[in-house]
Amino acid sequence: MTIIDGKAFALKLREKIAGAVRDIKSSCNIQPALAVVLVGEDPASQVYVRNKGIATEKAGMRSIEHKLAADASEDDVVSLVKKLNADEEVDGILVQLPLPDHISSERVINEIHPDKDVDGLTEANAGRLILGKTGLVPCTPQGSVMLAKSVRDNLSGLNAVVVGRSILVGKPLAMLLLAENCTVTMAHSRTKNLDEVCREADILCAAVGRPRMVEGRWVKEGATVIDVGINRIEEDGKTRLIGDVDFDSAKERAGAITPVPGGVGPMTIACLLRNTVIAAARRRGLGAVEV
Ligand SMILES: NC(=O)C1=CN([C@@H]2O[C@H](COP(=O)(O)OP(=O)(O)OC[C@H]3O[C@@H](n4cnc5c(N)ncnc54)[C@H](OP(=O)(O)O)[C@@H]3O)[C@@H](O)[C@H]2O)C=CC1
Ligand SMILES: Nc1nc(=O)c2c([nH]1)NC[C@@H]1CN(c3ccc(C(=O)N[C@@H](CCC(=O)O)C(=O)O)cc3)C=[N+]21
Repeated sequence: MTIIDGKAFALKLREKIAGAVRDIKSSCNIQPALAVVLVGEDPASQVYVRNKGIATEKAGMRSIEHKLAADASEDDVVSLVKKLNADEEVDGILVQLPLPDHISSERVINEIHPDKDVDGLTEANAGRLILGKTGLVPCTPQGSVMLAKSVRDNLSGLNAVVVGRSILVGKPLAMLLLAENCTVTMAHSRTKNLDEVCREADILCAAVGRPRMVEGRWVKEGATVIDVGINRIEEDGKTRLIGDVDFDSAKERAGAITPVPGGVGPMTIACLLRNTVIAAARRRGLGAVEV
């Protein structure tokens, strides 16, 4: 049984990205820039945004943070996005989710120029993903597939089950696995006999938001388990971060499994940096970057 080291994989990817950034700087004198927009003071979001900023700078890119008050209006956020769209220096725009309830995240996200949409969440990029056209691919699904491929050199013909069908994770992940020629099943809250469905999976992905929901007996012997869930729980008087998979029982049957923390999470940030360099190179006409 292999515990997939997402943290180590992400660090290697970040080194490659830093190399691509150095190449762009030395050949074109351009420093790719990522703008992150945070609305309100949600403590978890603040930590994520700070970590993204640090990772961006470590990769040699410029990090631009825009913090708006929790009572900022939808129009305030939209005008900021429009300003960032028009700013020649900005290559990537990320609006941290969730937004406060009075703001429509759908409207705000769709104001982002698709060529700067490093989260891959605009209608344009979602459409390109489905059509198999070049676009920007959502980070968490991209990182999940990279980790699955790190332990199985060919996903072709394998049964993949994705539990969860959100726009951010489940749906794009299913599309990426389909593009790898997996036979994909999308499961969700109305799926009947979820345990039986999961037991058919060679690649089992959980993106639900329910701590330890996927039990060991749901896992096919030898399966690759990708746990996307990030759940903060109180246990034994401590705050812990755990996944959607019951790691201890699942690892007894899995062939390979991602831990939480240290699995998919670090890959999300690495893929965000990857999308930023790719967006910079495309938008500025620098040719393809290999990362
Ligand atoms: N590692 C990372 O970088 C990231 C991790 N996450 C984590 O991934 C998890 C999922 O996030 P996200 O996709 O945004 O969550 P959402 O809440 O948007 O979606 C959850 C999905 O799970 C399904 N679901 C809920 N309950 C059940 C159930 N009992 N049985 C089967 N399916 C169920 C829902 O089904 P239905 O559609 O029918 O309601 C829905 O499709 C969370 O833990 C989140 O924190 C998220 C983003 C990045
Ligand atoms: N527009 C937008 N895009 C996102 O991609 C996005 C978002 N909004 N809102 C919130 C979710 C969540 N998310 C995570 C990123 C990194 C870790 C991560 O690095 N996790 C570490 C642990 C970090 C810790 O200790 O808290 C790990 O799993 O090892 C987790 C979760 C991105 N999201």
